[in-house]
Amino acid sequence: MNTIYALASARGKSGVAVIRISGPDAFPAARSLAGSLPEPRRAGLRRLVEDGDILDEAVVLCFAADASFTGEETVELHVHGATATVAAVLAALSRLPGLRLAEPGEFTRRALENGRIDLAQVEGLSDLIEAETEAQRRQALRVLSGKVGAKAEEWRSALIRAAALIEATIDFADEDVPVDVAPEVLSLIADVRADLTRQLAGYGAAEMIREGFEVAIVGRPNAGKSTLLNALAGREAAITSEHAGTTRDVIEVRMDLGGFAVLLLDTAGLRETEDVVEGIGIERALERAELADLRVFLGDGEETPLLQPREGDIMVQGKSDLAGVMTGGLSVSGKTGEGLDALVAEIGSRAAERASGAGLITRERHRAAIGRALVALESAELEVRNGPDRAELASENLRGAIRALDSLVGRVDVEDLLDQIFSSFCIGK
Ligand SMILES: Nc1nc2c(ncn2[C@@H]2O[C@H](COP(=O)(O)OP(=O)(O)OP(=O)(O)O)[C@@H](O)[C@H]2O)c(=O)[nH]1
Ligand SMILES: [K+]
Ligand SMILES: [Mg+2]
Repeated sequence: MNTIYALASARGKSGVAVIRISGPDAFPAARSLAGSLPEPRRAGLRRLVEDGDILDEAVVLCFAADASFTGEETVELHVHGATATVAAVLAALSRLPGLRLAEPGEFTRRALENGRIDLAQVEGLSDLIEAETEAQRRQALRVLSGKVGAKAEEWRSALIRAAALIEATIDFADEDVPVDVAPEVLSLIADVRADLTRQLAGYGAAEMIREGFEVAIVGRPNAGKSTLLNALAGREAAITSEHAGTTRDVIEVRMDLGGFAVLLLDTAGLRETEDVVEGIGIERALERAELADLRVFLGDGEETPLLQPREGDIMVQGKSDLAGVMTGGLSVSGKTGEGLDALVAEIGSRAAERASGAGLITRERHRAAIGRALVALESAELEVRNGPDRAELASENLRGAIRALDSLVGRVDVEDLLDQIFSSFCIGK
């Protein structure tokens, strides 16, 4: 096993940069630069020297194999965050025997292989590193904390008990089985099924937190949609003009609104039109507005044609700075910024409402595994009801469900998944 090293903190200038070394030669390698090593988990100030040449003065931190992230002996060198310092220390490490630069995600991969974390936690960690909003951070932390693994373990032991009960009836098929196991088996399966179904129901919300909440601004031409988008984005993302029918393409702006990742869409003004190009723009607007998680109807005193608001959509009156504009409910002015905070709060609370159902299942991979488990459990239930003759099939289906759930945390069939998951990691993680 090679010893790997990499810059663990972000590239570029910084106050302190952390270089991580992990593997069987981590301690000897660090000792050869630092002279001596502090006790594990104790920070020690050391001069890093290569061939009499001082590289830096660094804080050295060692972790024993049983108490490190990777499950291997690990050393962190906290060096000055100059690009030249980092480059010099990395170069010195590259010249030491048995050491090589880590591949993307390799520290985490070793943590997984050494059983320090499970596959769902790897994904949680990847999401945490990518998290840009408060909701994404919380969700990633929930997954990283190992809750998926704990749940999977719960399901696993219930299904193993069910399978064991059934297998007992197979073993004693020729004898009189003293008790009918079916009621207990069915109740175990029903509980797991209910739990899995609940998790599936929360998938949409969890995915929304991860991928972002799509919000379409819609309304009649010249309602001020593009001006509003620009005001929310804080930049001139869309062209605005007094000419009705300015916006044709759907303009997308990604932003953090109220702690949620939001993809805000500016769309063509809705009206009946003879203009072919404007008509295409309106079709696109309607299509995206239908698919969006939420629509903000920007009003100008008249009803918006061609599109009906759905329950939960936001109705807001525009150009509230103009005299004579009715400002009874929610109203906003993209021009002066009046009412923007209230609108943002409203969008945030709609997003929070939908996010509240989020469960532990955050990825398509999880959804698919739970889907497979549910199908297998349904068949198992059917076979159990069909009587003791079908015990073999019932047991096979139960084992299928267990395998599907095991793949959530990476107990089986993981090799092909690993490369895909780790390819999104950066070096040093
Ligand atoms: N007074 C005032 N004028 C506004 C406001 N918002 C937009 N306008 C003006 O209204 C006109 C239309 O604004 P846009 O933002 O282009 O409107 P739009 O809804 O995107 O229009 P289309 O893309 O053509 O559908 C422009 O002349 C803007 O300056 C506002 O809040 N107050
Ligand atoms: K316009
Ligand atoms: Mg526009």
